[in-house]
Amino acid sequence: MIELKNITKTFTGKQGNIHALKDVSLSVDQGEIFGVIGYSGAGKSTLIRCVNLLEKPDSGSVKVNGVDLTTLTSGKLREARSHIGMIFQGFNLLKTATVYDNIAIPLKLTGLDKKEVKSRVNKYLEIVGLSEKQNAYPAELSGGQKQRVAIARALSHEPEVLLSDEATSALDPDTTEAILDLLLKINKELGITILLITHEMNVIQRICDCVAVMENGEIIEEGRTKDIFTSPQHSTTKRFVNSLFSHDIPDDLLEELSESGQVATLSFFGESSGDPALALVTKKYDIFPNILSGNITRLKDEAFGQLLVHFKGDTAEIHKAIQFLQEKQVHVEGVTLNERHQRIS
Ligand SMILES: Nc1ncnc2c1ncn2[C@@H]1O[C@H](COP(=O)(O)OP(=O)(O)OP(=O)(O)O)[C@@H](O)[C@H]1O
Repeated sequence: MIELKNITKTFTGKQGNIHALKDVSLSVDQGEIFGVIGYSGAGKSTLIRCVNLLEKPDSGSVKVNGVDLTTLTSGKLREARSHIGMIFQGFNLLKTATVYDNIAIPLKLTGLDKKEVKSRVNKYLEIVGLSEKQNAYPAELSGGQKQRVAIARALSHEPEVLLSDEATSALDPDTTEAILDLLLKINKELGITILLITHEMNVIQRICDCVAVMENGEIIEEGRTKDIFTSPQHSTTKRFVNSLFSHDIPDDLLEELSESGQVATLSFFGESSGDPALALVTKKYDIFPNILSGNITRLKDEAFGQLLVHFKGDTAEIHKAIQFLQEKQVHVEGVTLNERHQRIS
């Protein structure tokens, strides 16, 4: 649905050239929610703004639904953009217009008749749960309500793609949850493909099917969210994952436990796959697993659990037990002093 190929973008400032995007390629399938995460200055905003050509890349192609936007005349580009909605951290509402008019005015500008405008405003205000606020002004709304208006405005153009530029970054945690639920509903019920940028890993965890991690204008890692969470490779990706699930164990304790066995992080999906596998291990092998810490959460709509376990026993037995767990679809990462998250294979 969205295909960026070899995108580069350089800004020239007082300090010299800033290479905001260096040969970035990205592919988002129809119906997916795809998240791009990175720290400040990584190039996320520049990237998402390239998708609807708010920012024109220096080179590379930007295909949305098979059409390369970089080759279009301004008239055709305007038409193509109408299929791409966008929401922003700062909502971008007209302060002097009511909620109704914030949605209606851009619709009227596209040439829709009054009746159709009214029907769309009502439809999308209902979808975002804000019908009763249609006569309010933005100043009378909470941040979450303002973002709902912005979402209704974007949806009213009936786009195939919704771009979200840090849409929840200015919101408190509860409001963030509610807006993320709304994005999930829009994706599921209206079939809209969503590309979002964020610096918050919980946004990726809650709603994204796929994730790309950006640093210094490049994508340093990407994949299915569950694979990135279970086996992050790059140190920056590990920092993002650890910002949600940290099983920190002091170095001296890790050293002490490593003398009598192996410390490992076990990751598993599904409500109960981890526990029975671990129970079976104690029956089958001559080892003693001791759970040091654990948590369970959801990755989108799937349960995701992690346990930090000390396997006490003979090295060969531990190795066999770990192989057994891996056969049971439990992902195992060894935790050692040298490389605290080295994969055991
Ligand atoms: N219009 C511009 N002129 C000059 N430099 C720019 C411009 N826009 C972005 N940059 C620079 O490009 C780099 C990437 O910026 P970008 O805003 O894309 O990053 P980001 O990951 O979205 O960061 P943040 O989360 O802080 O918004 C930064 O070094 C930024 O200063």
